[in-house]
Amino acid sequence: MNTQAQVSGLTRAATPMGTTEGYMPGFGNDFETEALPGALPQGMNSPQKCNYGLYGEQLSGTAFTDVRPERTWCYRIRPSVKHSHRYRRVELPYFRSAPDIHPEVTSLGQYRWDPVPHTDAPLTWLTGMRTMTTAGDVNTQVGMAAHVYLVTESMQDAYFYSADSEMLVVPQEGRLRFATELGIIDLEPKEIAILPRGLLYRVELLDGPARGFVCENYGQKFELPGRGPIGANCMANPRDFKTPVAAFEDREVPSTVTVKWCGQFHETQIGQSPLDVVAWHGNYAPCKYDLRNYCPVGAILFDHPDPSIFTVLTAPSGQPGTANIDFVLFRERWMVAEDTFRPPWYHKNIMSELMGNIYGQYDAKPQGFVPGGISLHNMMLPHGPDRDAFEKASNANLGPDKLDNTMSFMFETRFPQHLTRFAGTEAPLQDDYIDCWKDIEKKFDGTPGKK
Ligand SMILES: O=C(O)Cc1cc(O)ccc1O
Ligand SMILES: [Fe+2]
Repeated sequence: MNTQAQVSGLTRAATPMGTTEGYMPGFGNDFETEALPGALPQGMNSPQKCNYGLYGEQLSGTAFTDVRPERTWCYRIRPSVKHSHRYRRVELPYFRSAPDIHPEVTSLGQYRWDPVPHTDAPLTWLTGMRTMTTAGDVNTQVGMAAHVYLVTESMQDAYFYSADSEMLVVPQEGRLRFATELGIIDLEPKEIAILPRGLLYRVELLDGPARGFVCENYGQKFELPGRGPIGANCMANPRDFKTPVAAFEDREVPSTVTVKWCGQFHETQIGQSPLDVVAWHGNYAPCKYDLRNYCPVGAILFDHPDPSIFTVLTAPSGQPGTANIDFVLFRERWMVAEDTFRPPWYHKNIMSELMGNIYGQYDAKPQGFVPGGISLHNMMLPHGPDRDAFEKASNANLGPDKLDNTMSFMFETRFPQHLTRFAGTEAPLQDDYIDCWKDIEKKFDGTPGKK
């Protein structure tokens, strides 16, 4: 039997038998967890008095009237409304929200960046957030932002939550700990985390410097995609998502809470750690997922399917079949299709595709799209394999071939993505990116036959 443990100063609940230490399996399950025995009321949510003198507090992630409500009941040492200062506006100039459109920056184009470099500057999760693109409008809760984070130090007695968004975190380098109100998530490359809107946390650096990508989802939450004809198995399986068990600390120290709200940042002071939720139950909670568990399904005879077969998570928009965001994973897999041009085809897409490389080489761009790097192929702008990838793939002797040591992803949104000023003028933009297509040859000479 796993027992209660101390992690980063927090007392963590014992983990249910047979599950990964510190986490409970399942996607969107109704979980219950307590770090002290009997802290969770049974059979009701609001007893006249809670055990241990805890306060009950509900965190609602959906409207009260939603047909499938997502909410969590927290039993905490103090209600989170207790704070001693009015909210005060603070500036985080690199952490942007949509709409963020600048006349001196042109978003129309095919773009690629080298990894945003680490510097000597001490950076936390908040000060190290570098927004690359924004789409939609944070005020109407549609669209998204894509960020790169650079973290060199832990948040000290400092906490954050985003009222604007759910955050999908995709590490590329280093290890982070998200000490959240609902428990602790440790995260490293090849894993992702989902931090729901309104959930408060501090981010600690476990192994640094850390760099990664964030998709900030202003809209409806990420869910597992409808599987259609693929059926019940493969892709991302619900049991592989891990939600932390309850963990709390009872620490009375002056602390800062920063809130992202309608694209603005506001701070308030409190006299204690807000990570004081001793027990909770509900279906609105953070989770993590190991991308190595993603089971890709693909072409097993001929042709190249749409990349939607690699969807890990999808955040719906109001229009069925058209996502606010799809999170798509291009990982190790066998390529077996016969008489087929196997890499992505040349194409234009109504959706806007921001890609990041976690490690290895991406088949359509063996050079130039490096780990930590980003590319953007915006709404209806043509793109596809570079010249060398085309030549190689169209002349290869085809047999079963393993695409090994490769992991890239795509944040794909129905909205155009606008470059921030940072992305357009400060980040390491590759000015010569479009040259990767310039030597594509004309092969047509009017005579039939494969060329
Ligand atoms: O552009 C890209 O590299 C992403 C992508 C991959 C693929 O296999 C099919 C379509 C697509 O947009
Ligand atoms: Fe594409």
